[in-house]
Amino acid sequence: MDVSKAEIASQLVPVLGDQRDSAGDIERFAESLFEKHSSSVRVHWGLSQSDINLPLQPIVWYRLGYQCMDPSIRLGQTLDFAVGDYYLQDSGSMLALAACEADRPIEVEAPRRLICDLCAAPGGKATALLESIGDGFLLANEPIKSRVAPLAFNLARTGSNRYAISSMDPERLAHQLGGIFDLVVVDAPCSGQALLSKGKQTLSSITIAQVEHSAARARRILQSAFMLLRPGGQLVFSTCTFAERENEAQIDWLIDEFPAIPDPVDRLSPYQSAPRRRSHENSPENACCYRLWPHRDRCAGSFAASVRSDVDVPSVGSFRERKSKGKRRKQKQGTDIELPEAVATMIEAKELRIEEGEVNLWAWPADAPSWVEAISISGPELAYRTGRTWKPSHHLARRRDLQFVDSLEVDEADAWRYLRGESIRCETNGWRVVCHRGRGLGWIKASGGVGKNHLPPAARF
Ligand SMILES: C[S@@+](CC[C@H](N)C(=O)[O-])C[C@H]1O[C@@H](n2cnc3c(N)ncnc32)[C@H](O)[C@@H]1O
Repeated sequence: MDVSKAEIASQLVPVLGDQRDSAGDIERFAESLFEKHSSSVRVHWGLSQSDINLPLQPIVWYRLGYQCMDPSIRLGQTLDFAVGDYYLQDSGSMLALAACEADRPIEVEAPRRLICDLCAAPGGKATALLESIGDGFLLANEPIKSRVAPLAFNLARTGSNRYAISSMDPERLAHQLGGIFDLVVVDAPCSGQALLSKGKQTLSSITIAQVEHSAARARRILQSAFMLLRPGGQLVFSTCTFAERENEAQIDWLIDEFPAIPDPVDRLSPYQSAPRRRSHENSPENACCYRLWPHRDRCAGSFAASVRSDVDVPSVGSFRERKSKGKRRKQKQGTDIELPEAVATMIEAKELRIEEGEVNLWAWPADAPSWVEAISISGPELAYRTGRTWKPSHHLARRRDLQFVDSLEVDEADAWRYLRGESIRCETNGWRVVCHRGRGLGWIKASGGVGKNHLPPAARF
């Protein structure tokens, strides 16, 4: 039986709490929850609208975000997308990125930032944070193991190696790495009311029971997130839901229970949430919460907030350099593994920390944090093993900081052939990175004039 707009609206009123008035016409809001919005993209850090061959219109709250004005274009099926020049991302997700200032130019001599994305898969926010990290380092954590592969794939698309991937419960992570991060991002699992428009959520998301359940889980994550911060560090919290209990109320709780200070983001002031009636009379004004509404902002909607840990209070967590138990993997000098010549030459001039897993070889920059090998389950992959042979990793072909030796630059027609998984012509033998407009697409192994396609199935079109 269809639930009427009026019924949904009446269910939404208690869920919205003090945000009810900002929602305006509640029936219009209820209706907009099911409306589709134009697709949006986020361009690779350092590129702009003119670098992308699409009819784009800027998104006001995020410098690298654009809405595509032609709904007939399949945004995930273009060469610009294939080479990694843009990502598909809902413009609502860019509110949290704006709170992190991930679109700001990297300043020369800016302090190196250590960032943790605590709920990272599939990497929409982590990829943006990584592209803007400069000399810093990102830890992308995703506790659900089956979601790590798409996260790793997307992080590789950035072309950077300044990241590690862990898969830990936030509490355990906070016990190991407490008190060290400059920025922790919690894009929490939530009731997901903004996903109704994409058909990825059901009406159970607007029930009080679902909201309470999600809020309790997010509180546990937030507590650990706060422990991960250094004194003065920033915590950005976001959701894709409208329930006040899952949004503004969580921030009030942090401010009341922890040495957390509201950290207003000036550029987001047009999107500020309505002030809440606070339970504690002396509670500081909570002016650090922001919302996008589907019927106002032409996107699915989202919530983001920013707080800082009090610089004068010692951090709640404390970093302990622990000897990891048992399963530490071998650290390599890189010389005792027979790598394909193309890989060995590419990494020759770089100082790397190479580590060998069961069938993978990862290479972190020499200045990566000391704990990286102990806690990560994946990272910038250099090579992988089938039997006794090491093959070059797809991730390596995507790197933007390496010189591809003897790469094969192809035209548009051959780029498409390659992306479909076909062999292409190559006159020189051996492993070669296939490039289009100077961007690495993946590997071929050539012999006798034919380059055999080694593009992983997930990257094929
Ligand atoms: C909203 S999604 C994150 C989306 C991601 N930040 C992005 O921008 O692509 C929430 C993520 O939190 C993960 N998650 C679930 N339970 C968690 C927990 N207890 N602690 C941390 N993350 C959790 C989910 O598996 C999911 O990948």
